[in-house]
Amino acid sequence: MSNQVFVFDTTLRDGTQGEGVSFTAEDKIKIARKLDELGVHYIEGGNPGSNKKDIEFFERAKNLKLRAKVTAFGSTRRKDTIAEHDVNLNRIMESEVSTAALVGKSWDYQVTTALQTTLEENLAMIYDSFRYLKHKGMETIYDAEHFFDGFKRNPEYAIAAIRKAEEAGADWIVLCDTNGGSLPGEIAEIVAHVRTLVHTPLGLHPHNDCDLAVANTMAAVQAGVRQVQGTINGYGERCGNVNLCSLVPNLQLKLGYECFSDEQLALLTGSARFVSEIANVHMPVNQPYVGAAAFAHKGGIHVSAIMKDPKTYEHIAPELVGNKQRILVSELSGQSNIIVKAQEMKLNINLESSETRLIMNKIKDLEHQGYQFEGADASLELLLREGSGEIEEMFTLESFKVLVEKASSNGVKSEAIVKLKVRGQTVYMAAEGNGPVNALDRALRKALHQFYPQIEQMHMSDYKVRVLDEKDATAAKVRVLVESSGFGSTWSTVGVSGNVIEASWNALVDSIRYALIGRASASHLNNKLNQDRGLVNH
Ligand SMILES: CC(=O)SCCNC(=O)CCNC(=O)[C@H](O)C(C)(C)COP(=O)(O)OP(=O)(O)OC[C@H]1O[C@@H](n2cnc3c(N)ncnc32)[C@H](O)[C@@H]1OP(=O)(O)O
Ligand SMILES: CC(=O)C(=O)O
Repeated sequence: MSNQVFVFDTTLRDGTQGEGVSFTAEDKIKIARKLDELGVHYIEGGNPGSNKKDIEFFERAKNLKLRAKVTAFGSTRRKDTIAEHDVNLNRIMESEVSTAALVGKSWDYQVTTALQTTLEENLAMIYDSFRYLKHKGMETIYDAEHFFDGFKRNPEYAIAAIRKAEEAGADWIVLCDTNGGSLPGEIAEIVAHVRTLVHTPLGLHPHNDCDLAVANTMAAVQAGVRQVQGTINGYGERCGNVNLCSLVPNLQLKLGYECFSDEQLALLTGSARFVSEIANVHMPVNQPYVGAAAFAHKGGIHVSAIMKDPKTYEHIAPELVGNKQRILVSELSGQSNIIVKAQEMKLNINLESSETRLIMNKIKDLEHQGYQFEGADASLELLLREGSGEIEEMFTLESFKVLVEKASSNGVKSEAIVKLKVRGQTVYMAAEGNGPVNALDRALRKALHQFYPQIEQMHMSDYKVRVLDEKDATAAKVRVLVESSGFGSTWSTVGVSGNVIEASWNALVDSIRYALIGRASASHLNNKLNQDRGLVNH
């Protein structure tokens, strides 16, 4: 039996059945192009019998010239009708795709309960629908809905249903674990049994309700299925479909099956992030293979070992799936984390140097106070540069004052006054803002502008506050994370204090120092780091 496994992507159909996932026709076109580059064999674009958006997608897909087979989804004909008059089947043909995937019932209980028809009529619905589309010259795929549940209750009927599709000429029979409740052992056993009963090539369409969709699909492939139906990032109805971003590397790199070329597999991480951006669904950082933390090392013992050989803590080379190794610096760091980070920043720090230990201890102290440097690369870089003696003071704070006034007839007014020492001069500046932090930010920039006019090229692009010890309510410490943009880059800084204005000030000052000191060399690097973390758009 060949090692080739055909990848059927249903991100644009079953993926959109996931809560919070919706694509415009234009989104679908962009994703289809990306999936085609990635090397999937089938792109199920939607259901032309369902809505106008999907009809538009198939209309536009005619001009895309994709290598992948664009596939339209639908169901077997409605009960007590004839296939030739079935609106949904005719819409599939009008979409002029090469391939149709038709879902049909294979569990007797679903026939009598959901369809409310007889077992014989359902078999006729399957036969008529496939015969009709085959006569029109289409490649056809039978998605045998609820196959495993049906087989467990009434194996004769489940087999009769797939045999009807085979008899009518279906090119693939795809066994569906529609409710996602099956286990790998059952899947393997049932697939092996079905292989002895039908000649048509088999596929699997699993759902992830037991978090077993990847394991189930691997078991099915080992038992002989050669088409896997899944989605990018596992989007899909309820708990989702099988995640192709985990499944394909497992099949290819762990079991030796062929899905994509090596070059295509290296596009996997970029494709997963692209689809997540378009779906506007945050990707978990710990998503296997393609997540930002899939190859991120935090523990000092791990980092020390991977500096000697990455295989000590990486199950594959991240580049195989287009991901990359990252080193995180935190209170769990040893000197190795600092050294690797410093190397990334092209700083001259080495293991023997007392500076390294000083920097490490300072980071541990600050994290103990509530700082967190994983999400604030610019603050971390400033610490390292300071620790290696690279940074000269650009300005110092003498004092700041913030006034917030609420008059009964007006809205809230905020004003900030800062007093700085810059190049030996004392500068006072006041500014208003739509909130106290905004007023402080404006006063600080106005004060610095005459010395550093380039400051006008940057702005605060995001601001987040996290209360660190909720038990203490308004007396708790807060951590402020500021994201700034400018000079073609985006960078993040952190400040901590028992006072939210002071925490914001600390983060703002770091943001400005970072831009003024390091923007030429470091901002580009930081932008890359942030991109890897998915903090900025790709
Ligand atoms: C396992 C899966 O994921 S299957 C795909 C699920 N995806 C979707 O449902 C998304 C797209 N669906 C839709 O846009 C709509 O449901 C449509 C256009 C398909 C149908 O809309 P409506 O005609 O209003 O029917 P409605 O959605 O209320 O009910 C589904 C009908 O399809 C019938 N049906 C369900 N499965 C099948 C099947 N395999 N073959 C034939 N008919 C079926 C049901 O019996 C029901 O018919 P009824 O109205 O006579 O009771
Ligand atoms: C076909 C399909 O989407 C299912 O059975 O889950």
